[in-house]
Amino acid sequence: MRNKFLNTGTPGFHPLQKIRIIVGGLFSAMRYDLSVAYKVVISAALLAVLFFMRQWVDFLLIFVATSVMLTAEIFNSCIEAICDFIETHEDEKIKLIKDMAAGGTGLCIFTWVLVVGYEVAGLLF
Ligand SMILES: Nc1ncnc2c1ncn2[C@@H]1O[C@H](COP(=O)(O)OP(=O)(O)OP(=O)(O)O)[C@@H](O)[C@H]1O
Repeated sequence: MRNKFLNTGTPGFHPLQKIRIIVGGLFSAMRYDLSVAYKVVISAALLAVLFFMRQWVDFLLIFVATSVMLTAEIFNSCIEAICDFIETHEDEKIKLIKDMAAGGTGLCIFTWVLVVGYEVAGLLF
């Protein structure tokens, strides 16, 4: 596949290859970070229950909250990996970058916890 920034690889439109890369990236993120994997498992179980109960708005709410949380977790892991690749020693700028990325991710996780908590409480009580 073509890398437009490095101007390497073979040009052309490869949708199946893109999908394979996306799915592979999602699985890598779950393998790399177990805290991502268990959140995905909780969301998947909740999505299955809501799907069978035909609770479409709640289903979409969980889907959106999980997508946002997962995206933030993946970008956070990517930022951490790039930082560790660039600088292996202690560095104030790396600390600031990683802390900001963690702050954004924390906000998304907090939102996911709120939404999941609300939905689980709604199912139980
Ligand atoms: N090279 C560095 N220089 C200075 N501080 C760093 C450096 N690497 C990490 N830190 C500090 O340690 C914290 C944790 O960074 P680390 O990369 O270990 O993430 P982590 O704890 O593994 O996060 P996660 O659980 O999301 O994977 C950062 O938020 C930052 O404050």
